[in-house]
Amino acid sequence: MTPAMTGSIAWVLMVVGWYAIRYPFERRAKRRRVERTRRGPAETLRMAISLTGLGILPGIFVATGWPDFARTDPSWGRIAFGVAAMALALVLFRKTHKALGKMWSVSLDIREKHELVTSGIYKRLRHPMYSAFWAMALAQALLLPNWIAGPAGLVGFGILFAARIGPEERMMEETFGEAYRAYKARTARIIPGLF
Ligand SMILES: C[S@@+](CC[C@H](N)C(=O)[O-])C[C@H]1O[C@@H](n2cnc3c(N)ncnc32)[C@H](O)[C@@H]1O
Repeated sequence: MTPAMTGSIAWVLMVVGWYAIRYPFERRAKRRRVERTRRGPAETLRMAISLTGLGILPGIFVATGWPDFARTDPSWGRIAFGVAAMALALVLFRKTHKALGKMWSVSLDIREKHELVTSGIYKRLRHPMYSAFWAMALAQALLLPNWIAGPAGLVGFGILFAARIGPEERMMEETFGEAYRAYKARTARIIPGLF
C-alpha cells in the first residue's frame, strides 16, 4: 500500500471515530431543553464553512479523487505524523465529550441546569474541544495527499474558531458571571500556558 492510500484510509477512520464518539452525546442532548442560545445565521454560516473544510471537500476527494490536479505524493514520515495528530485529536475529543456530558452541544447553547465545567480536561483549558478540532484539521492536512482537500480543514475550522470564540465566551460570561470571568483568568484557550 502507498503512503497516499494509507493516509486516505486513516482520514476515513478518523471521521468514523469522531462520529462514534459524538453520536451518543448528540442523542442525549436532544432530550435536554435549551434555555439560551447564540444560534442564528452567523453561527449557521460558520458551521457550514467548517463542515465544508473538515468534511465535504476531503470527503469528495477521498471518494472521487477530485481535485486531481492538486494531488501530492506524501512520505511515510508525513503519514506517521498525521496518524499521531489523529490519535491526539480523538483522545482529546473523547475526553472533552465525557467532561461536558449533559452540557454538551454541537453549537452555542445553554441547556437547563447547565453547570460550568472547570475540572478534568477543562481545568487548564477552556476550549479543549477546539484543541481537538485543530489537531484533527492538522491530521487531515498531513494525511490527505492533496494540497486543496488536505489544508481545507485548517482553513474551514480556523474561520469557525476565530468567529465563534468571542460569542461563545460572551454567552458563558452572561450565564455564569464572575465564576466564568475567574475561570477565564486562570485558563488558556487551546494550548496550556500559551494561548
Ligand atoms: C461545541 S461545545 C465547545 C466547548 C468548548 N468551547 C471547548 O472547546 O471545549 C460548545 C458548548 O459547550 C458549552 N460549554 C463550553 N464550555 C463549557 C464549560 N466550561 N462548562 C460547561 N459548558 C461549556 C457551551 O454551552 C456551548 O454550547
